[in-house]
Amino acid sequence: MNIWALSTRDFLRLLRAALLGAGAELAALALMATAAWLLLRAAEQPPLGALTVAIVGVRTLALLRGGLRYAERLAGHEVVLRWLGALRTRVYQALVPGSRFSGGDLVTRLVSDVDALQDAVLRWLLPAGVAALVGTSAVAITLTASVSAAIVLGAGLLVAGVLLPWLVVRITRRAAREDAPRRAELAERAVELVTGHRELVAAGALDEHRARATAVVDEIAATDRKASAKTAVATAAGTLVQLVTTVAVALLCHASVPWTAALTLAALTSFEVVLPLIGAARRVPEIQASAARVKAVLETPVKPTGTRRVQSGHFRLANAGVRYPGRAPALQHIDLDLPPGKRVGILGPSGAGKTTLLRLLLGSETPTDGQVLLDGHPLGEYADLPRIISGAEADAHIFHTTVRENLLLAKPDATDGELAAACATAGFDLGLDRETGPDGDALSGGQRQRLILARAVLADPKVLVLDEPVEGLDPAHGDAVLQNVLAHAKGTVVLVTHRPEHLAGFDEVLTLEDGRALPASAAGRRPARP
Ligand SMILES: Nc1ncnc2c1ncn2[C@@H]1O[C@H](COP(=O)(O)OP(=O)(O)OP(=O)(O)O)[C@@H](O)[C@H]1O
Repeated sequence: MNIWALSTRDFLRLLRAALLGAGAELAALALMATAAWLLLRAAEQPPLGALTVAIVGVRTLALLRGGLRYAERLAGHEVVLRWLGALRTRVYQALVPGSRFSGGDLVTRLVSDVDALQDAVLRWLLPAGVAALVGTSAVAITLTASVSAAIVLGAGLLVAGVLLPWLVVRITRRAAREDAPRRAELAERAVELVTGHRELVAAGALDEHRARATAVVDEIAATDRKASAKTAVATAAGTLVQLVTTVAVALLCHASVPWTAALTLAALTSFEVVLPLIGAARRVPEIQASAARVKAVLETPVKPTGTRRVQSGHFRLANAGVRYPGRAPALQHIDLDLPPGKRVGILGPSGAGKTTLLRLLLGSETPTDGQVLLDGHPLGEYADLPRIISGAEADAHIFHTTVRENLLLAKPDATDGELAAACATAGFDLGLDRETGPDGDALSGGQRQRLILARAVLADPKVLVLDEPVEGLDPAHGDAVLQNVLAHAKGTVVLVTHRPEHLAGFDEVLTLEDGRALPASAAGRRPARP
């Protein structure tokens, strides 16, 4: 996939920006040349009429230079911001469905990497195009006075505009390669220092970790300084090339004094467009890495989402199983019929496969054996699965915002009254405006569990799945909360618990062990609920 793809209209806009930029720089070049010619011609004291065109020319060129530069900035930024907006949308759409990237990586790809591509166009592509146009024009004009001066100017511009930037790219790339493992170590240590702060304090290893992180920062800074010094030498070399070339053009031009002065200053000015490419070359390796990462995101196939809508909501597991590579099956030979309204309890020791079974029903796990069907079709065919089945899952996330916003995820148009009712059902008694903190850290474990339960109650899905929903609460309170939630649930319920007494009145109890359903439970339908 080509991330640089531009519509024909945007390509023409970019071309217009490049032409405007080249026009602005040529106006600057002509301004210097005309001013030089004017000064030297005026020194010969000709009649004023002989200077009038040049005087008007200087003023016109000065105005033109400013005006064209402004127009070029406007045109260039318009096309780049339009292209960037479209690219960010494509990256976002590629990132969201599979959530294949997470946390900082996701933000980096969506924000910094896409922004870096903006520099590729504004600091590289456009200036390089403008420099090529201006440089060629300067050489062509010099050619009218002296072939050797034109050759020297062409060579000087190539050294400053191609060779030196290429050297800077190499220097920066080598420094980035040297720094890569250090930057990875720094990122790792930074995460350890932030997320494992308490453990490090407890183990008395905080100072040692901090010192090592500081040492890594110093090593990175030293490599950066070395690369910066080399880049500075390259930049100075560019200025030297400008100087030497300008002097050479002055000496090699065998035209009249005013014309030689004009060409010399034109040569000097033409370098002003080329020299910034040396500094901009430092960003090239970074831009290339960002482009590769964005390309990888756009090229990774996105899991197709289905189009089918759920009708009755009848789930069925037929000989379903899940195997992770190199491990004993997490789940195998599971048959479960889950018509609307049925209540199924799942029991079993830790690691028996209870959560895996729920994940199969939720569609977040794909069966490696057998089938999971909804109204007779595989789950992947449905577009609205989360609307039908949801609940309090083991890995449910609490977002860093308020209680209200966390609840509204389940039902965006819920009134405060509905939110309060859901909280009451789940025994959650904090205010709706209470901040939850990152990952719900500002809540106690029990409060987090009850908030997740309140969210499940509010969603009120056809099939409610509950994964040990009151495990962290004190037993009496937990039992009361669970009873409330179950009394509120109108549809199908699948409850994972370690306590069989939670399953009184359930239609079926499935006991798992080592990923298999125990025979008694497979047959063991309980009496219907009263
Ligand atoms: N992503 C995974 N990769 C590899 N193995 C996994 C993965 N997820 C689960 N397992 C393994 O599958 C088995 C079943 O895990 P599961 O989480 O379903 O157990 P559980 O019955 O819910 O346990 P608990 O009561 O402790 O929550 C375990 O042996 C677990 O280590």
